[in-house]
Amino acid sequence: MTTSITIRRPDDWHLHLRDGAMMEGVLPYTARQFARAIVMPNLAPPVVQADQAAAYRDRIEAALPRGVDFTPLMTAYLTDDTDPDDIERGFRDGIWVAAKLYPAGATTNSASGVTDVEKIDAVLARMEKIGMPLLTHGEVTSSDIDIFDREAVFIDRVAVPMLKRHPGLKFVFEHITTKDGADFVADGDARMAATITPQHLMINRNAIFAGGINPHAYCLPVAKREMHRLAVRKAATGGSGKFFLGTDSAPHTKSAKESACGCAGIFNAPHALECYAQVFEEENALDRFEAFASLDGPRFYGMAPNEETVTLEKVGQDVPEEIVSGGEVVVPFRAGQRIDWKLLD
Ligand SMILES: NC(=O)N[C@@H](CC(=O)O)C(=O)O
Ligand SMILES: [Zn+2]
Ligand SMILES: [Zn+2]
Repeated sequence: MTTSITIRRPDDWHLHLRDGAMMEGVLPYTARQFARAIVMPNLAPPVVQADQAAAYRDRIEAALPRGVDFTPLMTAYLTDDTDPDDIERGFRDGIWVAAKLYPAGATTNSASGVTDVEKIDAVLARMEKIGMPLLTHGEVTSSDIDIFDREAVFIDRVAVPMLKRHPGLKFVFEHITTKDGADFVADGDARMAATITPQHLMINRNAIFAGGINPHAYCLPVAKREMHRLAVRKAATGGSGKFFLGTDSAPHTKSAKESACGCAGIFNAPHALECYAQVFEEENALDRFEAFASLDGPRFYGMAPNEETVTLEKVGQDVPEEIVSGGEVVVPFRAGQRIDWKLLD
């Protein structure tokens, strides 16, 4: 039995750090595990200009605990009015590494997102030309489409035609939750990849309703049926190289979650790497853990993997019921439950 595993230090390719006191509170959890993270731009107001992204990056760097080595990788929030020249300039200046497509209304702080991808065709053409990846929240939003089908319908209605129009566009299908998403990326060409969260590997949609309504199991895309969870686990642990770690850690205060209209988002940062390790062990795939966590993401983004290493030991630990973060109470993923692995300091 494996009791300890050492891998190159991982990166988180999909993360919400928020801003202000919340950011200062949650950042140390990520920075202790990951060397780099793709920081999502869905602040209120969103990060649409390069100077906003640079200022946000500076606030993150200023909030880092002393001596912690962590690099935030910034992203641009696309809107119907995004100017291709602004996107290219921010990319060439090294301020942002990718741009994020939120279909308008699809998720938290997506109200200024894109209403129709054809409206950003010129931006996508430019990104294709300069080799800048498009990161996508892949769900349609129309009210006649069942919430559990929104990812699958996005593939047919949006992703397929868009990728046909832009055959060289690097594309990350963020936080996939379905067999449809996994198959689409696995069967696609090499410019396609996907991130996978701990929660979509560990819970199915029953978790949202187990014994009552569980707001802390609610995120978007919403967890799906068991057969989808199993397909996503296969994708993550199968060694294809196209699926890599992206936690989608998305903190909301306990009161914003436990409300008549609770926010979407799961705060998994405190034990993300340990949760992934548990899944890989359960799938007898610990030999592929390092590729998923530390190698395949950098390769897709054209970056070198990290040189340092981290070690996890198989000693159980209990996840706290809540975490006080920047003066706010936040409930972590797996709160009150036991997890199998522990990341050593
Ligand atoms: N995943 C979520 O449920 N929420 C994210 C947004 C997102 O990634 O869609 C958030 O910012 O809260
Ligand atoms: Zn999303
Ligand atoms: Zn997200």
